[in-house]
Amino acid sequence: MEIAIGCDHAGVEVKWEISAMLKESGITVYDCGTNTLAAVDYPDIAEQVAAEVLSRDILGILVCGTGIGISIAANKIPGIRAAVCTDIFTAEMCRKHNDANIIAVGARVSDINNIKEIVSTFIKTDFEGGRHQIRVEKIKALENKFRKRCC
Ligand SMILES: O=C[C@H](O)[C@H](O)[C@H](O)COP(=O)(O)O
Repeated sequence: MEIAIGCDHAGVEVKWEISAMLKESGITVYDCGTNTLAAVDYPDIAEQVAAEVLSRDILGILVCGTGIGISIAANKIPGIRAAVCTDIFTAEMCRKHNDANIIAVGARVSDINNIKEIVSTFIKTDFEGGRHQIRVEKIKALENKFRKRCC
């Protein structure tokens, strides 16, 4: 399995912990930064992780203070379905029902053990398809509809 991961300065220590957990499980991790505590702008990191997710057709993990800004930025990119998760149930459902390809977590919201469980649930859960596929196709149709309108 391969995973792309990235964070802003608020999420860097949490990202290191997640990365270590993934690597211990034998997962290949593409680290899109940041790797210092110096302030960076989360849209720049969201773009890099989204590019890896789309080009490699893999899942991604984003960490910022709340998970909110970085997920908003990622969701501007066609093909990305980023879900902010603060609990295990939503981490499971965003894969099963929404085919989310990025999970965003908040380093200033959840403790590290909770975040590890949330991320583990996300990466081990598959999309169910069926009636949910129809809805995901409608999300993709919205992307296409508004892309044409604004460009
Ligand atoms: O949604 C945004 C994220 O939580 C950022 O990590 C946060 O806004 C960064 O804040 P600051 O620049 O005060 O560390």
